[in-house]
Amino acid sequence: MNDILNQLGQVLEERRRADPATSYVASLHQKGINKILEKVGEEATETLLAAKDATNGSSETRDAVVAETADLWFHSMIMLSHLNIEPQAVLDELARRFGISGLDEKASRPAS
Ligand SMILES: N=c1c2ncn([C@@H]3O[C@H](COP(=O)(O)OP(=O)(O)OP(=O)(O)O)[C@@H](O)[C@H]3O)c2ncn1[C@@H]1O[C@H](COP(=O)(O)O)[C@@H](O)[C@H]1O
Repeated sequence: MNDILNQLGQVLEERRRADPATSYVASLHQKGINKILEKVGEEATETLLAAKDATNGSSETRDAVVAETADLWFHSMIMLSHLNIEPQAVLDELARRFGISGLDEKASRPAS
């Protein structure tokens, strides 16, 4: 799984210097952070609406969740790239958390 994310990360870096007329990724960078965040928000909303529909368990609704989640991950990666954050940093953070129960982590936080 990391392979395709890393390969896509490399393509996204190359596309930052591409012609916005021929590259969707370059066109988003040209439009700026507000447009990129708008796309992330839009794809997040579409993902949750697809997931809500998928509770009937049909293959069509499952496919829609997969497609919308791919859109969300893709646009989140453009957001990271725009902010000069490598996708590997997110993978490293997930690796750091691996095996640590969310309930244990929450219980270990200082009282606020
Ligand atoms: N994975 C993707 C990918 N997923 C989705 N999209 C595009 O994301 C766009 C936005 O999706 P939407 O469904 O929201 O489309 P829309 O409603 O028309 O979008 P807006 O007009 O609202 O911006 C569409 O044009 C999709 O084709 C992608 N475009 C590119 N990639 C990857 O990025 C690489 C570089 O792409 P370019 O920069 O275009 O060369 C490609 O080779 C692919 O590997």
